Amino acid sequence: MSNNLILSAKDIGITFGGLKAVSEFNLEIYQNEIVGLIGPNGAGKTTVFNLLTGVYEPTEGEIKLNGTLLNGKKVHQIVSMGIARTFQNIRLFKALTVAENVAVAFNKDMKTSIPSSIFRTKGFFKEERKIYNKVMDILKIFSLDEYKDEKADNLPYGKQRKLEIARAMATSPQLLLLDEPAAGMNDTETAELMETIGILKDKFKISILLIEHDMNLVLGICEKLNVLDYGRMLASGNPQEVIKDERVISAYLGD
Ligand SMILES: Nc1ncnc2c1ncn2[C@@H]1O[C@H](COP(=O)(O)OP(=O)(O)OP(=O)(O)O)[C@@H](O)[C@H]1O
Repeated sequence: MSNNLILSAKDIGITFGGLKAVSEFNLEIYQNEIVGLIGPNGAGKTTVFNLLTGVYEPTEGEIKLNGTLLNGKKVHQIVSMGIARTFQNIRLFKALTVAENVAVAFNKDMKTSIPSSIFRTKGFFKEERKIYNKVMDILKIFSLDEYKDEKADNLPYGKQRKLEIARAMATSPQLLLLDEPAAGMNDTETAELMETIGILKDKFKISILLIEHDMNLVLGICEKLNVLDYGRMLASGNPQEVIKDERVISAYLGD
């Protein structure tokens, strides 16, 4: 594992109308590591993702990506700087095809403002052909290439989740945030997802922070585990040790 520090969050916090949703939260993520973020419902996990991606600006503390301060940056700026995410609820463009959903992420590189048009015309321009090839390369990694012309909405649930990750990867992130990627998946889909996450780590050397309730997945792929409770970090470190921590056990039992 490399020792490159990618992300650091130092004593960050945010208050919503008197409620401290996250406070004194610290996190360091190094290159090419998979880190888990768990905690009871309402602990503040999604709020942490929203803080890291610029949806919310922290009221306290500092977030840095490769040493550059993220506080106050807009969501799209943070995406360009190298953080991509998926959401708890699937947010695909349901009426667009699988290929078009990934092409949207390349929008900034395209001369045409309507990405969907490029896959419906016979004559590709050079630029569009380049993007088409990039889209297909990503779809192949996720074994979604054979579904390229399917409407996203027609894909089985597990493949829709995979497509969301593929779309996030199209922005070439250094850090990928996955919000409950295995939610609603059956065992086969979860096993496939674990394999996909392993491929992302090995092939792209990116770092991944994931929120997940499926402990088999968490313990199967995470090298470090952080536990949030009432917006505060309750425990962090080696996953096997963290889940035996008395405070972690009682936080879950008390849920
Ligand atoms: N925009 C907001 N305005 C007000 N309160 C909010 C807002 N976003 C989150 N909260 C509150 O902050 C707390 C943390 O919520 P959050 O969604 O981050 O928890 P979570 O750990 O992701 O929960 P879950 O596992 O249920 O998704 C909750 O009490 C929630 O109601």
